[in-house]
Amino acid sequence: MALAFATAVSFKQVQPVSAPRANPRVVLTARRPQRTAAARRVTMTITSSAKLIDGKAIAETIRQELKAEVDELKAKHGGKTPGLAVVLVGERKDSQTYVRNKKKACEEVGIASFGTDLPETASEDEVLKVVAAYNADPAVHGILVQLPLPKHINEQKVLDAISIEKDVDGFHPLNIGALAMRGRDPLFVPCTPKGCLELLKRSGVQLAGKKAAVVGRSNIVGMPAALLLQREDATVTVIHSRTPDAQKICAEADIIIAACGRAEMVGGDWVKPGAAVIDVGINAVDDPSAKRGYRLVGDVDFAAASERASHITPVPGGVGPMTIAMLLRNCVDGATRTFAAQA
Ligand SMILES: Nc1nc2c(c(=O)[nH]1)N[C@@H](CN(C=O)c1ccc(C(=O)N[C@@H](CCC(=O)O)C(=O)O)cc1)CN2
Repeated sequence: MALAFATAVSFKQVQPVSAPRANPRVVLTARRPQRTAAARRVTMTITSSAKLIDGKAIAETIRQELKAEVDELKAKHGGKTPGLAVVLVGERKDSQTYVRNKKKACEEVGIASFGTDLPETASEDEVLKVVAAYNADPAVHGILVQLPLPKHINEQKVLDAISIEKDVDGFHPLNIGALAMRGRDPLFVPCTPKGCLELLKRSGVQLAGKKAAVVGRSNIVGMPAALLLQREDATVTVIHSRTPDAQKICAEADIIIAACGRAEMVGGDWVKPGAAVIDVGINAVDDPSAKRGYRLVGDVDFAAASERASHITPVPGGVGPMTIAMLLRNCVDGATRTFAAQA
């Protein structure tokens, strides 16, 4: 239960899913103000039963699995190597970091990486030409255009131009369309929602027959996450900015995927006791005490939600690292299909 007032510093134990249960991680929660004399007399320790889903550790395990798979693939196909091409347009620092991390991760698992960096002023035609060249390049099995693109470029037009056989982001309308259909399988599933489902499955969370709430309906996360949960036989409600009673709907869900892009919008009282909570948000909030002057928080109030959840992802170190691990997974899957067709 969430406590209105807790005196002194409280500790809660959050057990990492990927680490032995005997060694719980102790997390120090923030000191809350004492508002009344009565509150001061109440000394309680908040003990959480939530297991921490350690996305960083799970992503690391997946990279090791992929490295072994890539080695095997190369041995089987005469040294042929999976290849990923990443297109970056503009100078956004966060995008540059993500692209750098994607190339580093490729290197770690043995995927060849290719890249084209274009200036902020690049035209839509220039970007389309780069995509066309990678579509035609047999050494490339996956193409990713880092988003967001500068405003003058039609993002959907660029994503539509990627060959569906190389669409490792899974954003092409044909891949999304197949994801939405019963009896059809997309060639690729978008990486972040795929990572959310992988975290739930690897943490032993049951999906079939459960109620799920997805907060947010973006093309990149919310919408495909809802489709994926539905494919696993969960009953899914998508909550968006015009949804009445969002909190009530969420509080009835066994699984919550929060991807609304609003810092800590999903409060503790949005979480049904025992629910699994996956937090996709990455929001920077000012924090003069932090080295960078800010800290990252998710779309979920982690401290409050972890008092009620059965499983919860942290930010950072939850879904984020899985986005890149699933990109590598998709790239290896694409290359495997191509090599098999060529054999
Ligand atoms: N073409 C695409 N563009 C974008 C995607 C995508 O999947 N495809 N997703 C995001 C950005 N993204 C990958 O591209 C990404 C975001 C965050 C992380 C991550 O590991 N985050 C860390 C925190 C990082 C920090 O300290 O700032 C974490 O959550 O632990 C990886 C990849 C938008 N664009």
